[in-house]
Amino acid sequence: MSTLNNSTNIFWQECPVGKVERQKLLNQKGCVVWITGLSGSGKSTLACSLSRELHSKGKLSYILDGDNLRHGLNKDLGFKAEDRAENIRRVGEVAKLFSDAGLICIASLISPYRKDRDACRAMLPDASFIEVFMNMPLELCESRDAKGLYKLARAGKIKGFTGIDDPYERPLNCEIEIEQKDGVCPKPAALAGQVVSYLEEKGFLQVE
Ligand SMILES: Nc1ncnc2c1ncn2[C@@H]1O[C@H](COP(=O)(O)OS(=O)(=O)O)[C@@H](OP(=O)(O)O)[C@H]1O
Ligand SMILES: Nc1ncnc2c1ncn2[C@@H]1O[C@H](COP(=O)(O)OP(=O)(O)O)[C@@H](O)[C@H]1O
Repeated sequence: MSTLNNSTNIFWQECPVGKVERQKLLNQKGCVVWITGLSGSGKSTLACSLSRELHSKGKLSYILDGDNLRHGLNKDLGFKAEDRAENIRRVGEVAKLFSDAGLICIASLISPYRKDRDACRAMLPDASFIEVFMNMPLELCESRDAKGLYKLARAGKIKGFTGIDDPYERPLNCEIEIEQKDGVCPKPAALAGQVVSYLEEKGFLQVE
C-alpha cells in the first residue's frame, strides 16, 4: 500500500521564540473562546462584539467564523456529520495555532456534536478552551431567521438543517452559558462584557 499521502518520517522543528515570549510581548495569554449554538442564536454577533471590546482594551483577538471559513479553508465540506466533524477538527487546529501565537481566538461555529467540540478542547492546554453555549430557544432562532434558512429547511428545500432535521447536542460542562433573561436576550455588548469578565477573572488579559 502506498504511503505517499501519509505524514511519515516527519520531525518537530523547535522555533526560537516561544509562546511565553509572545504572550509577554502582547501582555495577554493565548486562548480559544469557542462559541457554539444553533444558527441564529447570536454566535457571530457575540464574536464581533467581543472582538471589538477586546480591541478597545488593547487586546489582540481574531475571529474564526464557520460561515466565513466555509468560503475558503473549508469550501470542500458540506453539512453531513463527517463533514461537520472535519470542519470542526480543522478549525480546532487553526484555533490552536492562533492561541499558540498568543491571540484570543474567537471561534464561532454551530459545532453541533459534543465529541467534536471535546476533541478541540483536548487539543488545547488546560483551561485555555473556553466553551460558550448560546442557549437560545429554537423558536427564537427561527423567528429571527436572518438568512431565511429556517424557512427553506421547513419547506424541505434544505435537508439536514441543525435543529430542524439534524441534531444539536448541548454542552454538558461549558464555561459560559448565555441565556435569555425574563424572556429577553441580553444586548450583544452585555454578553461580550460577560465573556470579558470571565477572561479577566481567569487572568487571560494580562501576563504576571
Ligand atoms: N444544513 C445546515 N445546517 C446548519 N447550517 C447551515 C446548513 N446549511 C447552511 N448552513 C449555514 O452554514 C452555517 C454553519 O456553518 P458551521 O461551519 O458553523 O456549521 S458546523 O459547525 O459545521 O455545523 C450557518 O451559519 P450560522 O447561521 O451563522 O450558524 C448557516 O448559515
Ligand atoms: N443579543 C442579541 N439580541 C438581539 N438580537 C440579536 C442578538 N444577537 C444576535 N441577534 C440577531 O439575531 C440574528 C442572528 O444573529 P447571528 O449573530 O448571525 O447568529 P448566528 O451567528 O448564531 O447564526 C441577527 O439578525 C442578529 O442581529
